Amino acid sequence: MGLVQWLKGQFLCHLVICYGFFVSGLLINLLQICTLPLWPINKQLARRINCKLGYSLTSQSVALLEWWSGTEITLYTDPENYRLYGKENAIVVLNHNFEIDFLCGWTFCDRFGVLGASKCLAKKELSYLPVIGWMWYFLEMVFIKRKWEEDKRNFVQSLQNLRDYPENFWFLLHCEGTRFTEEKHLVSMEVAEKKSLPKLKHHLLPRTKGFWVAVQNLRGTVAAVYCCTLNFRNNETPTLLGVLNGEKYHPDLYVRRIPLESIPEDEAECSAWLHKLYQEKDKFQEDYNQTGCFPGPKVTPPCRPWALINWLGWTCLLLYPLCLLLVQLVNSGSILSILATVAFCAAVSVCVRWMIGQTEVKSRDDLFTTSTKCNLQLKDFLPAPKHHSHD
Ligand SMILES: CC/C=C\C/C=C\C/C=C\C/C=C\C/C=C\C/C=C\CCC(=O)SCCNC(=O)CCNC(=O)[C@H](O)C(C)(C)COP(=O)(O)OP(=O)(O)OC[C@H]1O[C@@H](n2cnc3c(N)ncnc32)[C@H](O)[C@@H]1OP(=O)(O)O
Ligand SMILES: CCCCCCCCCCCCCCCC(=O)OC[C@@H](O)COP(=O)(O)O
Repeated sequence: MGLVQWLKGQFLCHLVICYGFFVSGLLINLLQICTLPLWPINKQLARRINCKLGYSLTSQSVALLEWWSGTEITLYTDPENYRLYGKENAIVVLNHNFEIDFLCGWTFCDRFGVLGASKCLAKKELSYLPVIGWMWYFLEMVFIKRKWEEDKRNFVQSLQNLRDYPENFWFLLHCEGTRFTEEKHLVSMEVAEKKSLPKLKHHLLPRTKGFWVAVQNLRGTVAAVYCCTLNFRNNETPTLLGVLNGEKYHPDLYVRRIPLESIPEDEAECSAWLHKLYQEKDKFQEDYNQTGCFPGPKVTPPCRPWALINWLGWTCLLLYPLCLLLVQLVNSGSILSILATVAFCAAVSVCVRWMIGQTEVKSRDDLFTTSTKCNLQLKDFLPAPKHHSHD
């Protein structure tokens, strides 16, 4: 292992990265709050400023993937469509199997200049994440509780708000609604059987309501659906902690552009259309597993320097006062101040570690507390873990 690779694995480096991300994030949140008085006066300007601020935070994680871990992304797509990416609004439909799928998504967004304005349909819990979740409020991210009756009003309103968004955006939708695990797959295929739908091997059965509502409400605003299938070479199982440790991954993304006009308006037809799309996606995953590549020509969209420049800028800006403080602390010899600084660093580290934990695939145990609308109980299939034995 080289010296640089060794350094990337060191806790001190992680602490510096986490400190930079967290403190710059809080400052960015503060600046976002300062834009509040601008919203009623000039909403479009407020939105544009928030896109830039959002970019300044989100791109730090992109820089981490591209420059720190050295991960190389590859795109498989039709060259005719390639030139449209980043120049139009799109709904992105992506499989949800990997802990860093969102990070790869952001990296593609950055390559096509839509990172600041990128949006997604996210579970409500993510809005409480410090820094990132708070930033998303100002970026008009759409949050849902995953209970349709409670969600529908806010969901439709949030989508309608995007109709006059001043920047090109990609709206990410994980139609599977949760990350793929073997256990969830089992439950999901039981639902497929009940609905007489073909079984999927690599995906959960898509939830169709959110997709239909998004398509209907964004007609005239969004030009196309990008059907995206992500996989990693050599059966890599990437994690955010791996990225932080400087591990290099090889994501491959297959993108098909589907004009929005070609998607049925009727809910039942649209549902059937989405199920068919997932059957096709499943076939692409299967072929990828056999051949190691997706169909079509491949291209590496050029890497832009802004994420790195922004990251280095924040790091220098925030490391300078930190170093000054440390020197003053050591000189002062005050045990209390030294302990307070150590406690602050530990708190930052724990907080970011907790945030990283939110990206991790749920363990088998957690599933026992996840409600599904399926009559089938996972407990019926698997021996219950010991601490659930009273259930
Ligand atoms: C060129 C490069 C291009 C692209 C680059 C790629 C990407 C970049 C793009 C953007 C990046 C931007 C940001 C990313 C950053 C971070 C965020 C990342 C991730 C967030 C992840 C999440 O939070 S995912 C969770 C939230 N999302 C969803 O849940 C969406 C899917 N769900 C739905 O759409 C649902 O329909 C709903 C939530 C809207 C409503 O759900 P509800 O359950 O209330 O109602 P439904 O009608 O859907 O459900 C009832 C029907 O479901 C059937 N059922 C029951 N059990 C199951 C089961 N286990 N599986 C499937 N179906 C089931 C049930 O039978 C009912 O069926 P009926 O037929 O009777 O209606
Ligand atoms: C430069 C330092 C970088 C440090 C980075 C910290 C980044 C934290 C980013 C948090 C982004 C969160 C996106 C997580 C996606 C996610 O959480 O998906 C899970 C859901 O689908 C399914 O949830 P569930 O059904 O409840 O299991």
